[in-house]
Parts: sequence; structure tokens; C-alpha cells
Amino acid sequence: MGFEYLTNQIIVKDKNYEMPFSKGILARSLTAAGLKPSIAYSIAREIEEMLKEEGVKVINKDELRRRVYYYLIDKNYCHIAEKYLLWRRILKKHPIIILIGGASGVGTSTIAFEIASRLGIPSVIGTDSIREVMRRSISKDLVPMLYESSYTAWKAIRTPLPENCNIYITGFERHIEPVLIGVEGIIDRSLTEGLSVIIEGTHLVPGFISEKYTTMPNIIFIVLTLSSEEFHKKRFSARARVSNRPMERYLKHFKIIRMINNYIVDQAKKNNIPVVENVSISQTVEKCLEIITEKFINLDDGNDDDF
Ligand SMILES: Nc1ncnc2c1ncn2[C@@H]1O[C@H](COP(=O)(O)OP(=O)(O)O)[C@@H](O)[C@H]1O
Ligand SMILES: O=C(O)[C@@H](COP(=O)(O)O)OP(=O)(O)O
Repeated sequence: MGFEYLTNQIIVKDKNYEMPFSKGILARSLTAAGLKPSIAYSIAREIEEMLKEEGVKVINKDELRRRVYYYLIDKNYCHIAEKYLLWRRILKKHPIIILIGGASGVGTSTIAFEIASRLGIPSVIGTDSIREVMRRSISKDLVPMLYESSYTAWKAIRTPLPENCNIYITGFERHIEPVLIGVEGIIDRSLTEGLSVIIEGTHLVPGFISEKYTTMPNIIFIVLTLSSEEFHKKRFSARARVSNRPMERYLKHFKIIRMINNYIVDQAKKNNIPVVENVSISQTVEKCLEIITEKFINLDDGNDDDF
């Protein structure tokens, strides 16, 4: 028995599933195309009302896409309509992989989830989870840095370092290397499966991920930063309010976290990876979507008949 027997809502059907029409889901994909969230939501509501007035009970996803496109054109949102369709076409035909790096607390997970929600990408993986998996497969004796945090990894260094070598950054580099093996494994798997994914976290450092990946047309790498130390500090207290991560730990190591932030930004500049200031969530997401769209526009074959 399908949803149509259980609800008076319009049912949206795809090849493999069906679900009730959601104004929220439609509004999010419209914001990804550049509409303000409030306008996106009213347009989603207008489209739902229009379909209801026409007596539509079930609509196929391609048909819905076509209806949304022409509705936007009708309302003079031609540029948004093109971008909306562009994203639907890209995501339908290509798995895309978005890597969002940045020092602890700059907001990689917050921004990754926002982008995923707007683009309809079902999977966001944090590098701290990948690190947890790697810890189960590599012994502490072999790579003690892996068992530390990014900003305490230096404590596990046992061999003498050359003079002028920054011990905190060397510790960080040794900490991220094994995690990147897991990251590359996930990228390979996503490409094989044809699934889009966003990977986020402090272990994604430009120059450390093999060029084989960073030069692929369907993989994009963005680094987030916060130039203001004051804002950065406040993020840890904001996070502590909603999670089990005590801000004291991060404030205690704040100088090293800032060093890591500056190092990641330098690496991004050296490797031509875009760096985005994460001050306001909405502006950061918009900027990232702009960078992402510019990169993936080349994947689109421009076949307008394809809804
Ligand atoms: N642009 C922003 N404006 C305000 N708060 C933010 C912003 N980005 C992230 N935050 C908040 O800052 C804290 C740290 O963000 P989080 O995404 O957990 O960082 P990371 O994953 O980089 O360690 C969270 O409480 C989050 O809600
Ligand atoms: O190692 C680190 O810098 C953070 C990374 O996580 P995010 O702060 O980036 O989420 O993990 P921790 O060991 O503090 O739990």
C-alpha cells in the first residue's frame, strides 16, 4: 500500500521510493539555487497549492522538477530556474564529493550539514568518525599521534625533530596522515557506488590529499577559517552548550588550534584551494554554494530536455 492511501498529501514518486510532498525539501533546493529562504518557502507553498488545485494526487519527480522550473520562469526568476535545474541535472547524473576542511571549531560540520541539506546530498561524514575507525585498525604503539587530538598530537612525538621545526604542526601532520587513508577509502567507495558525499573536518588539509583526487572534476575542496580569534573562541562555548565537548579543553589548546588554522589556510593558498571566512552561516553557505556551482557547472551537459 502506498502513501496515497494514508494521507491527503500529494505523493512524490521516484524510481525507488515515494514520499509525501514536502515544502521544506523543495524550499531547501530552491535556496541552493539562490533564493532567500523565506521566498523559497512561499514558492514551495504556492507550488503545492497549485498542484492541489489541479487535483494532482501523485507526481513523478521529473515532472515535479519540470513544474518547478516553469513556475520559476513564470514568476520571472529565470536565473534561479536555470540554477535549480542545473543542480538537479548534476546530482542526478554525477556523484559529487565535497571536502570541507578547517581547524577545530571554525564550523566545518555546521556548514557541511547546511550545504548537504540545500543540495539534497544524503551523506555527511566527519573526519573525527573516520579517525575513530582508523584507531581500531592501527595500534597506538605504531602511530601514537592518531590517538591524540589534532592539537595534542605533538605530545606523542618520540623522535628528535630538526631545529626550527614546529613541533605542533609536525604532530598535526602525523596525526592527519592515517586519517587520510580512511578519507581516500570513502572517496573511492562513493565514486564506485555513484553516491554524492560531503566529508568535513580538521584532517582535510590541502597538499595532503593525493592529487589523483583533488584534480577530479567532480571533487571540490574548500577550506573554512575564522580570522577573528575572538569569534573562534566563542564557537567553543557555543558548541559546549549543545554537546559533550567541554570548551575548557579547546581554550586550553587555543594557541595551537590557531596555529593549525593558519597552517591549513597557508596550505590552501599554496595549493589553490578556496578559503572561506565562516562568520555568518548564511553568507558562508552562499559563498560555498557559489564556489561549488562554478566548479560543477562544467559537469553539466546542458541538456534542457532532461528534467
Ligand atoms: N557561521 C557561524 N555563526 C555562528 N555560529 C557558528 C557558525 N558556524 C558554526 N557555528 C557554531 O560554532 C560551533 C562550532 O562549530 P562546528 O561546526 O562544531 O565546528 P567544527 O566542526 O569545525 O569543529 C557550533 O556550536 C556551531 O553551531
Ligand atoms: O582533534 C581535533 O581537533 C578534534 C576534531 O574535531 P572537530 O573539533 O573538528 O569537530 O577532535 P577532538 O579530539 O577534540 O574530539
